[in-house]
This record gives sequence, C-alpha cells and structure tokens, in this order.
Amino acid sequence: MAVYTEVSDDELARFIDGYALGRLLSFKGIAEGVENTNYLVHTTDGTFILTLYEKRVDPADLPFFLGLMEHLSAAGVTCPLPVRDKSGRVLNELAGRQAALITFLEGVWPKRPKVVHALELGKALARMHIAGEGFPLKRANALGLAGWRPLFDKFSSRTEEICDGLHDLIADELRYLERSWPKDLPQGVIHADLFPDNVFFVEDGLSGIIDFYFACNDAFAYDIAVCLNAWCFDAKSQYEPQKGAALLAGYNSVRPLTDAERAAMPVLARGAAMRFLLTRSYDWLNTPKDALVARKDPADYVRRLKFHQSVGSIADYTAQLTS
Ligand SMILES: Nc1ncnc2c1ncn2[C@@H]1O[C@H](COP(=O)(O)OP(=O)(O)O)[C@@H](O)[C@H]1O
Ligand SMILES: N[C@@H](CCOP(=O)(O)O)C(=O)O
Repeated sequence: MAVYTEVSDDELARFIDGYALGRLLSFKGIAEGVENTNYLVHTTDGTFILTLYEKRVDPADLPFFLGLMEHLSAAGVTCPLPVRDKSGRVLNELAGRQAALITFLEGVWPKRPKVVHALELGKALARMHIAGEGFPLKRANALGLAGWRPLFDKFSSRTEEICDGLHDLIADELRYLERSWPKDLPQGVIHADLFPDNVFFVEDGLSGIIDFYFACNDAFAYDIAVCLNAWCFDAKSQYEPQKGAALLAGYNSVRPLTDAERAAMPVLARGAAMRFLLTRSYDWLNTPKDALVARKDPADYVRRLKFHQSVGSIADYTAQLTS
C-alpha cells in the first residue's frame, strides 16, 4: 500500500470543507501505487481521489501535471480532472505535503493484460500523444537519458545487495545508451509510466488513464517502448510477441510511426528497460522500512534488458514471430 503520509480525520474534514463537495463521509488509504500517498475519499457529493505528493515529485512540476490532465480531458482523453476548491485552486497543503483532489475513474486495471488490451492501449496512447498537442507548459524528462547516470551514481556501490553482476550490466549499458540514443525523433507530451496499473478497462474497453506524475516532453516512440516492456512480457519476463504486435498495430492505426521511430525501437526499448531498472533498484535499497508500499522487483527489468540486448530489433522480432 502506498501511504507514506498519514492524515487524521479532523485534518481531512477541514481540508474537504475548503471544497464545494459536501461533507466528508469516509476515507481510506489505497492499496496500490508507489510514488505518492493516495486516499479514496467519500463525501456527500461523491467519490474522489486525494493525492499527497511525495519524494520524486518536484512541487514546481505540479502545475504541469494537473494542467495536463485538464488539457487532455478537454481534448477527449478520459483521465481524472483536478477538483478546484472554493477559491479556484487545484493545489493545497495537507499534513505538510502539497495535495490535490481529483475525480474518481470507473474501471479496473488488467492484472494479466491480454492481446486485446495491448491493442486498445496502443490506440489510446496514440490518441493521447495527439491530444497533447497545444498544451502550453513544458517539462523535461527528469528520468530521461541525462538523468540515468546521476541516479546510478546514488546506489552504484550497493548493487550487490540486489544481485550479482548488476553493477557491470548497468555501467556497460549506460555507455551503450549514451553512444546510441536517437535524436530528432518526433516529440510531444508523453505519459512515461503507462503501466497496466495506470490504465483502466471496463470489460475489454479502455475506460481511462491515470497517474500523469512522470509526464513530460520527450519522444513519442519512447512512450511506446515503455509500454512494450510493461505490457508485453509475461510474469516470468518472457516476451509475448502477439501483444507487442497488437500494441504497435493499435498505435500505428491512429498515428502511423515514422521510419526513424521504427528503426529506433530497439534502443528505445533498452533505454526504457534501463529507466525502470534504475528507479526500481534505487527504491529497493532506499524505501523506508515502515512505508506501506509494495516495492517493485528490479529483477524483472534485468531480464527485460537482457532480452533486448539479445535480440537485434524488437519490432523485427515481433514481425518475425507473428507473421
Ligand atoms: N482517478 C482515479 N480513479 C480511480 N482510482 C484511482 C484514481 N487515481 C488513482 N487511483 C487508484 O490509486 C492507485 C494509485 O494511484 P497512482 O496514481 O498510480 O499512484 P502513484 O502516483 O503512487 O503511483 C491506482 O492504482 C488506483 O487504484
Ligand atoms: N511503474 C513503475 C513504478 C511507478 O509506480 P506507479 O504506481 O506510479 O505506476 C514501476 O513499475 O517500476
């Protein structure tokens, strides 16, 4: 459960009084998520999600994240909307943290994504990329190529606490990525963390996207690579080419990939594996013992990275195995 910050009944009742949402009825910590503290809040007017922003969120970025949700929602993407308080603000302070209330989305995230989920995801991702056009705020990807080495430096002396060989795997791969990272790919606003637990479905229809707290300006194709890793491998970290093919086909049906994007997919998939290997490794070593959070296993991303290193091109590989 990701609850880093406890909120008392009285504190929350006072906080809710600041909004035109009726009276607080009940609230409980949410048993999912990694980055922030989330509570499910019931008031006499409805159900909302209360988020208290934690460690990795720079308060200066909050207008980007909350403004993006408003922009995407207005452009037809089903995502949470920040709720304004009685004086029109979306951000307030609660229990010493910046906090916001957002609307509750119906649906459940797929615990075992199927091919149809990957297809729908691909279409929704492309629609989201198009819908992001015209969003006026900018945010660099703090966990992009330039951020990986400084993050590695923070835990490189402790990698053996995770697994043997991890230090050299990361160090060698960082050198490769720094040499090979593609420039000049089509860019725009990307989600950058579109894992299954951030995408809701009602039956097989995609009902909404949440958790925009890593969103930034970066290459669209990098967002696809993040999804390939997160959606198209089974529980044993074996690549599932039918899902990869469905994701790419769904995306391509809405926003056709350029030749340069296709060619870059193998290195982007390696970079996307590196990004989550680094944050998971850091969190594995640094999550406070008393935090109510389920740490994510870095080993899943060691296996993905090794898979990408072993195949030439994930797009060719997908095409080969599905033709
Ligand atoms: N708008 C929402 N509607 C419904 N459930 C939500 C919403 N936002 C978050 N949740 C629930 O809270 C969980 C954690 O949210 P998330 O934004 O992923 O947290 P974190 O930023 O900590 O990763 C989600 O898996 C989901 O169950
Ligand atoms: N998706 C990341 C962890 C971030 O968690 P989220 O709850 O914000 O999606 C990972 O799997 O490492």
